[in-house]
Amino acid sequence: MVTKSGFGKTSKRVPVRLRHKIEKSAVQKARKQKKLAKKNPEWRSKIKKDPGIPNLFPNKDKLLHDMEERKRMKAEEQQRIREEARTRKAEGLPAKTGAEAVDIDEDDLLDDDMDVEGNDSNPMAALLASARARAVEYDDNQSDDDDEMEEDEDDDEMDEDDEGGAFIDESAPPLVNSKSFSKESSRRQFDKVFKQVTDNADVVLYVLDARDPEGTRSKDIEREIMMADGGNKRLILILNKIDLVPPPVLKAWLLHLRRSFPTLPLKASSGTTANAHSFDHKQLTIKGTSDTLFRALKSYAGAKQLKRAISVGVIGYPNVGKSSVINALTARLNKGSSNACPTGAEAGVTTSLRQVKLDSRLKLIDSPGIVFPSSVDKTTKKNKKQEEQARLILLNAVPPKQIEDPIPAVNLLMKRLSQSENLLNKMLELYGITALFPSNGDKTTDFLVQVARKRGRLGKRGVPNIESAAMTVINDWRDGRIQGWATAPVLPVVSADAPAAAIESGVDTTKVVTEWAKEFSIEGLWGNGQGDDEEMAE
Ligand SMILES: Nc1nc2c(ncn2[C@@H]2O[C@H](COP(=O)(O)OP(=O)(O)OP(=O)(O)O)[C@@H](O)[C@H]2O)c(=O)[nH]1
Repeated sequence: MVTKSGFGKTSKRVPVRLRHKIEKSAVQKARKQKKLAKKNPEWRSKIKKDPGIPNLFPNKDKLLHDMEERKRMKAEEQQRIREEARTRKAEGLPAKTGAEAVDIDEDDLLDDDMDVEGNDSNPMAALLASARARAVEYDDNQSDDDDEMEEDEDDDEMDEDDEGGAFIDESAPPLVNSKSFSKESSRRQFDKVFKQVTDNADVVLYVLDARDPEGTRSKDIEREIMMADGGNKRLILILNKIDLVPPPVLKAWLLHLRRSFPTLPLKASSGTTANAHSFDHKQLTIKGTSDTLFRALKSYAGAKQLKRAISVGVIGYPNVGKSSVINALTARLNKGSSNACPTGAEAGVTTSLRQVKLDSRLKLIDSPGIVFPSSVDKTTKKNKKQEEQARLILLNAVPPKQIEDPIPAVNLLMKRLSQSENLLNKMLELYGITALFPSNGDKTTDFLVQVARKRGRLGKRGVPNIESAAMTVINDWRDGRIQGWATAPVLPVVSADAPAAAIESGVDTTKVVTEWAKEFSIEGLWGNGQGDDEEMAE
């Protein structure tokens, strides 16, 4: 290319002098802009420094203390999560999934796929939503489900090659499509789930919470199982969460329950909460107790000599540990692999019936927690309903999101713990409360006000939020940080062969005692608990 003047090519080269001049002015401009920016008040306001709480501010100490408390709680929670992960790793278990899944969006929960697969770990928020959406569909599908179950039975013809190693029967369709228990339909849905489990199970494991076995037990249910299928079903009571009660309490409950049905103590899970108090029952470990249960079921399956696998249905209130029972049984076989059933600290994790094949002879059916509806009656008066709700909350059968008023539950807890000065003091100790100063004799309010202050549950202008404090107490109770248990009633033994509790429940346990004992051939299922003595501490 030729330049205008016609001499030579165009060049980007500039004289060095000019280049230096440009560089210098660019530096100067940048410096000037920086200086101006520093002076700009808008820019300064963005990095406002926290002046902290002024010295003359009233309650400064208290506010600082509350902030510290909040920090401490956050650190505790993080520590808890770390410990949980560490224990699970040490035990060779996979990372926990159930408890983490509680905050899924409601929209996600309505996702059809999740229900159809039946392997979600939904929070209870889903229960109401999905109940509403599918109440009608549920009825329609009922008959289909029954057919599917029958087909399933055919598939379960014993396969001799199939030895060892539990697996989830993914191919099996969920036995119920909707698994929710809204208030209106609780009776109907209860009937359906209960019927499906009992219809299909040869043996029913009735899981009870060791902290309140009678509270999680229904004699009507026991009677129905005994009456079903011409009395051919077998019922075993599983006293779970034994690590949350002291050995003497456990022993008394075993003695009491074994008057009616074979009963096994079980520690299905180590519980995952930091600071939860647990009692040492020596050999009654997760492995020890689940081995005993497994042996009992195997003996029964062996004695029956059926051409198909024995079905073992697991029923019980929400959160008593039904899924954990199944996981403890399957963990024996599937070392290190993931849990067969999702579990979680909140009620309502299991939302559909779920089959897990233990081996060629044993098949387990997990079911959603069912609140036996005998006491939930439409005609019940308001305060009775409130009492019932408080009772269910203390049984951990109500998911936190569905708790409308936690204060009556704390009131009931205090009433129960007051029966033992020691337990009440332990609870006060947990919150660093030295004494209660009830005005008008209302201990609960004073307790909650103090908990709110100690745990920083404060509303506007530092007003204690006692609802929030009550939820803290409920969660601590659920997770075993607050100790408490019901004690077994002392019943007179009528005779060794026909114990009193059996007569009261209307079940002929003389037959149960003599015949079933042979089938399950486990000494510890029966008798006066002497077998357990060696295993328990104290
Ligand atoms: N301390 C202790 N906790 C347990 C034991 N068994 C289960 N848990 C805990 O109890 C909680 C509920 O256990 P799940 O197995 O989910 O109970 P579920 O009955 O299947 O609950 P739903 O699905 O709500 O019906 C979980 O946080 C478990 O870790 C036990 O033996 N001891």
